[in-house]
Amino acid sequence: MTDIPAIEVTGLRRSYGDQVVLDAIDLHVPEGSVFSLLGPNGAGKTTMVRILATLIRADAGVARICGHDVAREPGRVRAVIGMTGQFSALDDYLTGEENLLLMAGLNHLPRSERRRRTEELLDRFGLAEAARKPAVTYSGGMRRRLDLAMGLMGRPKVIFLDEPTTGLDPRSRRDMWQIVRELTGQGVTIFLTTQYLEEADQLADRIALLDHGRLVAEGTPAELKRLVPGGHVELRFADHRALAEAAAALEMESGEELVLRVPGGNRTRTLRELLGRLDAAAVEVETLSVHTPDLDDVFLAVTR
Ligand SMILES: Nc1ncnc2c1ncn2[C@@H]1O[C@H](COP(=O)(O)OP(=O)(O)OP(=O)(O)O)[C@@H](O)[C@H]1O
Repeated sequence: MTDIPAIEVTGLRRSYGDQVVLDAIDLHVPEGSVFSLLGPNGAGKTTMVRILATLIRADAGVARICGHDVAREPGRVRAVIGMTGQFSALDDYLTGEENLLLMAGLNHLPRSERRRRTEELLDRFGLAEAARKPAVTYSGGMRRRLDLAMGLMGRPKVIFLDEPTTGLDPRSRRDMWQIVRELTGQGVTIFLTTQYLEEADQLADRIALLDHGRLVAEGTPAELKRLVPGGHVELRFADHRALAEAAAALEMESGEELVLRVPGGNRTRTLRELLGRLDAAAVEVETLSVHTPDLDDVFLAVTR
């Protein structure tokens, strides 16, 4: 362990044309931790990873990976990072083993070590049996595991896990989470982008919420949940007329869904007051459910 942070970002900005995609981002990720960047589609997560991985440049600001400046020392940065997800190098028509051997070559591993390391990774990721089958025949979970194994070939210090469990069944998702936990146990730093709040909650030491290119909240999962002490009440309506009336009575904006999520409300007093306002406006609510706070609530509270 060193005192140098795995990832250090200050005042990072990036625009595409007139559109500001990342705006004055500061991040600090200690070595050996899991940091999750969470945000809806289009929030800027991929752009952030691209900059950190030296694939594109920022317009302003500084980003360092293990002390190396991504703009000035891209080669050194690439030597300490591993990429997965949409940045994956996985080739569908090669077998799992061939994909790993290719990666070993790209990472300039000595010839004698390539096969040994490939076998070690196949074993560790439960892919030994399928090693000689083309990746195109793999299940979603197996592909993600192969992808991650490839990302680890060069023994990176920092690995970018880009939406690692999107589309996986619950079992494969849990397997992936277990692998991530094992990696951090070995001192690898993980930068995880996800749209799943539960995933960030399960894995991350710290979470940053990105919305429209700005960090709207940052902290441990527990700290973030403390931002919304009351959870939320979910109200479901039979039709858009009832939804509109309720939204007016509660001074909220309604969307396409026949649902309103009202922050707070797991105390009887606020719940009574909420129902009182709906009653006074003679609005019919179809169903009502009370939710204890989770990261969804944080999102609701900070992205409105
Ligand atoms: N090459 C590009 N040219 C123009 N605009 C771009 C480009 N890449 C991204 N954008 C825009 O930047 C914004 C942020 O995109 P980005 O892909 O970083 O978001 P994201 O949070 O990763 O979303 P997703 O979860 O959908 O991948 C979007 O509005 C997108 O349209």
